[in-house]
Amino acid sequence: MSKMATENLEPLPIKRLQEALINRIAAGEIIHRPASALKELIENCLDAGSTSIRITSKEGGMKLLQIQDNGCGIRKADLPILAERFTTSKLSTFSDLSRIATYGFRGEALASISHVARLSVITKTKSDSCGWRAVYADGALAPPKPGQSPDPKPCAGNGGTVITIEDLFYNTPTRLASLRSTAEEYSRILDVVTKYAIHNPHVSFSCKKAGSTSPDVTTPSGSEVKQTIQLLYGHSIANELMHVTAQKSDVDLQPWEADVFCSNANYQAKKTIFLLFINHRLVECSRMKRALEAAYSAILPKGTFPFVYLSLIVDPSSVDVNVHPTKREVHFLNEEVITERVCDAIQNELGKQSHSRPFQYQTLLTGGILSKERPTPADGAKDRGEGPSEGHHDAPADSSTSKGSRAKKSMFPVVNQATQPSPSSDPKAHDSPATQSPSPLKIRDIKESECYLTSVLNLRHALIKGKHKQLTEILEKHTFVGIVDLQRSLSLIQHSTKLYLVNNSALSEELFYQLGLRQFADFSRMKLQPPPSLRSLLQIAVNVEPSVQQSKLTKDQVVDKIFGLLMSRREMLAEYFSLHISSSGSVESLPLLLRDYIPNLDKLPHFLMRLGPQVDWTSETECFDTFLRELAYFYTPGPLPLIGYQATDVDEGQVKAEEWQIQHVLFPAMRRYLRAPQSLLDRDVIQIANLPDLYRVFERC
Ligand SMILES: Nc1ncnc2c1ncn2[C@@H]1O[C@H](COP(=O)(O)OP(=O)(O)OP(=O)(O)O)[C@@H](O)[C@H]1O
Repeated sequence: MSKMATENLEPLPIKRLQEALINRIAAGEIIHRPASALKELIENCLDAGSTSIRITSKEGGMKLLQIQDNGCGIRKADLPILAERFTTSKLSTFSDLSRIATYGFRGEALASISHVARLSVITKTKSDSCGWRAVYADGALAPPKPGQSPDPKPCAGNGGTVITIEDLFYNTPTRLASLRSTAEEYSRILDVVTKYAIHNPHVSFSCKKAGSTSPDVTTPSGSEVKQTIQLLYGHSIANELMHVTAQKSDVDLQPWEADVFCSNANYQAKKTIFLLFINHRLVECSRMKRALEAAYSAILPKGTFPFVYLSLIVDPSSVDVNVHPTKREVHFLNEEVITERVCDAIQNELGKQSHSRPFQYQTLLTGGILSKERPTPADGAKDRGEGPSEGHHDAPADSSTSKGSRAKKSMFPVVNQATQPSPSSDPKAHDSPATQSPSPLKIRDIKESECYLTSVLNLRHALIKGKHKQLTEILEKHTFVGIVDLQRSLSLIQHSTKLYLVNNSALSEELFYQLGLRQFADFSRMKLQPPPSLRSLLQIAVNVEPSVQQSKLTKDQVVDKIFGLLMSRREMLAEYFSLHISSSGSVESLPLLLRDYIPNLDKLPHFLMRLGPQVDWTSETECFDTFLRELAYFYTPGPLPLIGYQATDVDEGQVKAEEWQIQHVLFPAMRRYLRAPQSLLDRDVIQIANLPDLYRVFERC
């Protein structure tokens, strides 16, 4: 209760508000700012069948906003009532509301504008021999100046309509004061134009500042959605666009269909760009936006967002367009179901398109490991793991290149899952040392996560302290010469005039460990679809693990023990490592260490099994350190299976895929992210030649 009211208990008289004031208040409900006036005007142009819409603005649209179209024009006879409230050519009965197909329907927009700005119209229909001009004030034709005839007056005019709004909110100073800078208002104007241009690619749009010769937005007529997105949002989005459609299924009662252009996993924006049109009306729907963001959260790094343009057509009778004066918010029947279906369709397409996610697990769980029909790099992840398997379970991988004390025998033949497709479908194209640099694949920035746990800070500090300066520089500035021996994991690199023989596995393992530490508690996730059962994976690994036979426990007891241990640490694993295990024991996602690299998922059971005995769960620092070491080991490209196979058994495409990713993904990532520790020297990086010495040898010959 206000002070005045408590002191003076006498009720104040109720007065009728002046009509002009009522109209201004009502107008303010519809016209918030120049951009909202423009939205109404663009919709009118589109309703009039225009194929060209030109917008001019001065001072962010506050001084002047002019919109010219080439539509059907307005009949001269209608001009006197054009700016009256509730005059429209689009709606005549209440039932029309339920099948409204045009943008406008209340006949309120022009009326509102005329109450808060100076409004003038020039229009010419096809049958008019000249144009007609009319000026409006407060919902009616402006009174003629003394000695002049009333509007409309004949004038020159092209076919179509020019609407001019000047001095917006000149008579409502508080509204005027609430507007932002002219620059911001203009950017809102551009935003509205951009969105309508994308939704109406057949219409040519242009928007410029008054006095400027070059428009800030311009699109041709007769274009297509994708081209328009490219034109207005740039190549970075257009190159990563997917086209997705979804429609009514048998169980839905009402018909609906969605047409979506949305970004794939390679595109990451700082905030979501969401263009939503429902029945061609630009609207906002925060529930839908949140659902889409959630659909993408599984594949985009934290803090990055997608681009989504969604055009939804629903039965007009199921939309309530009249819930909000600006018509920005619409409610429609079955909103949740439709949202879910659209999100599913997008996720499906992301799964198909993404080189990395989601994974199909059939092969793993049915025990098939090595398939001759394994995809080549160019096939991408589409067919990953789904080919007929030959199941050589009993062949352990060669461990001759293993490093450290860990038993590095994989119980599964290690076959690289096809990973990043090469720009050419023929990986040979990149084999020659002549093509080795620069790498065709751009390694993305991987930011160090913000983490204040002392344990993690200590581990990070240890990396910096243990860095061998010279070796790190060699790797940072190396030129990749070639793979010497894939089975033994050996490659040749050059730095300055020296040649080095390096152990791919050892370097990769260190790289992955460091990438793990770098992204601690902020990993992107690899979603597993369908999520495999943790227990089944452990069973697969334990069944073939020789050391289990020597243990006093039965295989089932070992599985139970590791299963219990991991389940009891579920929350920690999810929070710090993005290793999500559901309460029912399904492995839903794994941490993604390097976006363009997919670990060999045949090694997943082994990785999970090792987490039991190999991770030190008792102390925080040790736990994180050993977990990250195991994760790195899982990620390290393993040697191809030799024992039990003839060389001809090895899938050639697979070999090429592995070679390709070593050269084009792992070594470039080492250049950027590896702080080489002293321990790699001598054993894993060996200088084999100094070119000047070689030249001297040749000179002597
Ligand atoms: N650019 C245009 N070309 C042709 N006719 C137009 C144009 N702009 C407005 N009109 C005519 O003026 C009428 C009134 O327009 P107004 O914007 O006030 O209301 P509306 O579009 O019918 O409904 P709403 O208030 O919901 O937008 C329209 O119904 C249309 O017949």
